[in-house]
Amino acid sequence: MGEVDESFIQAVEHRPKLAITEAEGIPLINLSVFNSHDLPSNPSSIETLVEEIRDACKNWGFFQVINHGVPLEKREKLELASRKFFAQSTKEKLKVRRDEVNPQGYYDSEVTKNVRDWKEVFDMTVKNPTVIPASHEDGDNGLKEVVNRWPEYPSELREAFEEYAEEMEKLAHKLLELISLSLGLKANQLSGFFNDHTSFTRLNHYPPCPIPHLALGVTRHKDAGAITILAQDDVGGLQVKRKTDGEWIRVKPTPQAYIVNVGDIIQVWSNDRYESVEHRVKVNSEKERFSIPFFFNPDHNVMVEPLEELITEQGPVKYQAYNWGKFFATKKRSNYKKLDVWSNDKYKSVEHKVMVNSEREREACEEYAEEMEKLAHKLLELISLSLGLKANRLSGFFNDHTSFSKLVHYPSCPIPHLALGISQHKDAGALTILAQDNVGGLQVWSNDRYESVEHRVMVNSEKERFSMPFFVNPDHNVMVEPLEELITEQNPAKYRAYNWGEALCNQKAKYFQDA
Ligand SMILES: O=C(O)CCC(=O)C(=O)O
Ligand SMILES: [Fe+2]
Repeated sequence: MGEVDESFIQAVEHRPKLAITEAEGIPLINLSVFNSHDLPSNPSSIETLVEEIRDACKNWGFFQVINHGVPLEKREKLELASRKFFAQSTKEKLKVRRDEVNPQGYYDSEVTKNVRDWKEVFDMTVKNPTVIPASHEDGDNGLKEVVNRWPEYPSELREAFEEYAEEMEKLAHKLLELISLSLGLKANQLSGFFNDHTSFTRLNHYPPCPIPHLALGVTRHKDAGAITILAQDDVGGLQVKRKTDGEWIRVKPTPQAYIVNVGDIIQVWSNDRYESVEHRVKVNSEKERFSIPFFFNPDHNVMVEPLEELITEQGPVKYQAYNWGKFFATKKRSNYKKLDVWSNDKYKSVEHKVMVNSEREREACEEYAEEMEKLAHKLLELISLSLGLKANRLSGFFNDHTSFSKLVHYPSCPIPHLALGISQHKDAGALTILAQDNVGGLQVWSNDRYESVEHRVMVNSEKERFSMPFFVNPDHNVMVEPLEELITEQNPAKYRAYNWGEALCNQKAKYFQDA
């Protein structure tokens, strides 16, 4: 993870600011009342607590809890085991790596929103085994059991995790009761969804990062489950998007506290009374950071939908029901495959070459190409003149030209904000005539007077698009180099000569490899 790979670089608008707003922060809630045994005798203090939970869920979607009842030793035992595990060599860690069949275990290449996270993780389900759908496909009702992988070292990891998970389960149920009450429901109204729950715990390790201004430990995201309970160390880095103004707010580490946030499932159950809030993790160049989120997720067969009691005339149903297990299986799978989905498939499906076979179509192509050739020669003459050269100075390069036309189809794309029809690039040839012409390899001949400019194609979620670029390319044996007339003392040759035919072959070869 030491070297900086381009896949880690965040888009400009998502890069973390170095100075971040230090606001009053997310609410800190004391759970001591709820943990005392004489609960029924103290109804008013419970009411105050429920009120605090309601305000925190509404206004922030995040809060911290203290006096939560989780013994510190149990947390420290797991934190220590986590440090020991991650301190091993990559080779050791990869022995317990996750794979497509079993998503539990180690991995260091998670991708959130198409950018790699600067972290490595180790996942363990609370129920061992955990039952989930065998496949993400709708018709398939098969189930499978997911089991945890345990590393050889540290040998105490398993026990530390199991003890910790038991505590997390208790705390999660308490929080679920408080959230139910805060929504005006019975305390145990939601508990039934968690009999065979699919919760898991993750050990996160964020190594020091040489480019903390360009990358993130975890890209902005929302948690998909019901509730997340996070233990963070004293380094800090978690940032929460403030609902009032969209500003990223740092969650200051509070010793021994847990950070709690409501996930997408609570948002749906509550029919938008509570929202799952975006958060992300900033990394830093000096210190490594460790955190342990516990993701409290319902049974695989739960249909997630707004709760009847929370549907009113003013607030009608906002979500369609979905099966949690299927959703979970899809998410796990797409997480595992994300790099493929966004890169290979994107190019494969987006740039179709259309085969032209019927006679009429062939004729249409030839007639069009003839017109393009005429136009290309006119444009070359104009460009020559504009460079102060004779009109026909470049024509000789195009006697046996290698120009070609392409029919491109961009199907409508469900993720136009993530994918591109064509990634940014420059055209290698001399000229490209699309709807408008643009200057390609002329940059070399003109010795940089004209520059070949980067461009890209956006796609759109509703409409497909077709285009027909005509690439004006010289003969295969032309040596491309700055024209003598354009080399001066102030402006010496900027490029070495290269053989166009070879360049074209390399480009094509690269193209076919990519596809
Ligand atoms: O490490 C953290 O502070 C948060 C991690 C997180 O948000 C996640 O894993 O979903
Ligand atoms: Fe998260």
